[in-house]
Amino acid sequence: MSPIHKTEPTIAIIFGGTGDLAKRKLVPAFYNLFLDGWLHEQFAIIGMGRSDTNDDKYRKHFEDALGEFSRRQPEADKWAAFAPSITFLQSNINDPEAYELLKAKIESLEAEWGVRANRLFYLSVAPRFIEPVTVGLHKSGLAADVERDRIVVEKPFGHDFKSAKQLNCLLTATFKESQIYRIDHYLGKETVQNIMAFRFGNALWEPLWNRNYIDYVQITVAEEVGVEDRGGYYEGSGALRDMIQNHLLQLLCMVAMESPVTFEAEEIRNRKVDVLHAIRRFSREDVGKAAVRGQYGPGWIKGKKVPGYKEEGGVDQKSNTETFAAIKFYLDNWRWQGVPFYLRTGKRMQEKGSSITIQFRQVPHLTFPDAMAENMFPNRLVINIQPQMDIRLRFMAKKQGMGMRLKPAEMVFDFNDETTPAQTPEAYETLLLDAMQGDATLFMRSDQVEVAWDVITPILETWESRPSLEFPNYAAGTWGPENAEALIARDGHTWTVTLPH
Ligand SMILES: NC(=O)C1=CN([C@@H]2O[C@H](COP(=O)(O)OP(=O)(O)OC[C@H]3O[C@@H](n4cnc5c(N)ncnc54)[C@H](OP(=O)(O)O)[C@@H]3O)[C@@H](O)[C@H]2O)C=CC1
Ligand SMILES: O=C1O[C@H](COP(=O)(O)O)[C@@H](O)[C@H](O)[C@H]1O
Repeated sequence: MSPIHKTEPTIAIIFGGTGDLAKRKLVPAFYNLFLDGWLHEQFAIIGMGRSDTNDDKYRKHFEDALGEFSRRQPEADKWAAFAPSITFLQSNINDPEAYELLKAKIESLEAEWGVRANRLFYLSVAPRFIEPVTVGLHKSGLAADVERDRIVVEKPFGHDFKSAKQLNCLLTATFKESQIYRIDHYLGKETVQNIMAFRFGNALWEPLWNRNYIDYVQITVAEEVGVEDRGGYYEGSGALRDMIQNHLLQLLCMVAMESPVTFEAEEIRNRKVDVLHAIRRFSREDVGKAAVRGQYGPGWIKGKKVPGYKEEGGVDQKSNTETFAAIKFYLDNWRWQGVPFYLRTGKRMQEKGSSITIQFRQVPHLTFPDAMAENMFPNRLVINIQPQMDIRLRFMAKKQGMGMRLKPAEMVFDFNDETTPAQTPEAYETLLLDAMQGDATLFMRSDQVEVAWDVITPILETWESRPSLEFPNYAAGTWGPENAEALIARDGHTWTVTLPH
């Protein structure tokens, strides 16, 4: 990872520029990068789509969206300075002429600037459009400069191992791997990047960070929201594909990876792919024992009645799609042999909260038997990713007063002590800046994506071949199906719930 600096002259082309992601994440991210002074004076966004709009209406669409989705509101003078960089090109991705029009527009901007700009092609479109865009860019020669031209590919990256491999073949036949930025927005979150700082910037943890001291690891990504208006997409996906294959396995890699020698993209990605290779593959029998799925029924969240998954728009009444998954993984390597990694994610859970719990082993000898009986495993590190953004280390301390009595205590590092949420860059800001600067450290390499698919394939296949007869099996507003409690309770543990402070 190179030191961050202001970007070079750049043209960002957003295929799907009229879509939800452009409005909610991409343009707000560019705007905040502009406010923070990261963008070169020669910067432009070209939004693409079939919609009937013009530059003025298109800019207004984003000005309104910023009010709702940006961490900072559009101030009149700042917006007036930024808005002219945005233009719209009405076009159909499947039409070869679109790429000629785009070429003319890009070259005219570059002629005006007097430079060959860096070109960032952002594929914010459904996966079926990756092929026509790739062909269009190839034939028009628009992304031919391997040093300056980059392609950002949104998730989902494939539907399974085979389709991910085909997608990689398609992309790498036209672009160099170094030009391809496969996004996993969890890697851009401040608290996720901090895991590497915490682990590899301190000498303190390394001696403890292994099977000798760690009893188990838990990773939870709980969402309060349901599938919202994405039922059509989610029906073909489910929690395993939507969250475990990418975000949760990436978090697992951050916790379990070996120390990188340098902070270079290839080095970090090599260490992470080592972890994915080490994950023990499931047999069909293992799936029944170590993986639990769920689907939410109607329920209550924070005093509000919410519908069940089958009542959501675009969802099949007989849907077998899981909205919750909990899985126990083992890693077969020296560091982690025998340490379970419990992963769970679900929609319509009781609270929104993503966290990683590192549970340390019990003390080897009970010097204070009374205190220990209540707190058998007191040493625990909780890394809260969102909405809480902190790290909490739990340990035993003396209860004040006479006698030698113990109580659990906590040391806390809270991101929000230093910055407010409005000052914290959003994941998409970090990732867009990195992509513009040619830094792929926080993006997925082709082999990473494929191995991650390989890890979940036996679970996917088993679940698809055996429709669940129990769905829905958890009420919205709970922590998921009872079987998920049993999965971890069988090992004598419980899921950690960290409620917002
Ligand atoms: N929205 C989100 O929060 C997230 C989205 N993603 C991924 O990002 C991608 C985009 O998602 P999202 O923005 O939600 O999707 P939307 O459905 O909101 O937008 C789709 C975009 O594709 C464009 N489009 C569709 N067909 C054509 C065509 N033939 N020619 C040109 N443009 C076309 C549409 O433009 P028009 O109608 O004007 O032609 C529109 O801009 C998807 O891969 C999604 O999985 C990933 C994570 C989160
Ligand atoms: O990629 C996805 O992530 C979101 C959750 O992201 P977060 O940053 O809000 O935690 C999830 O809702 C969505 O289904 C999935 O596609």
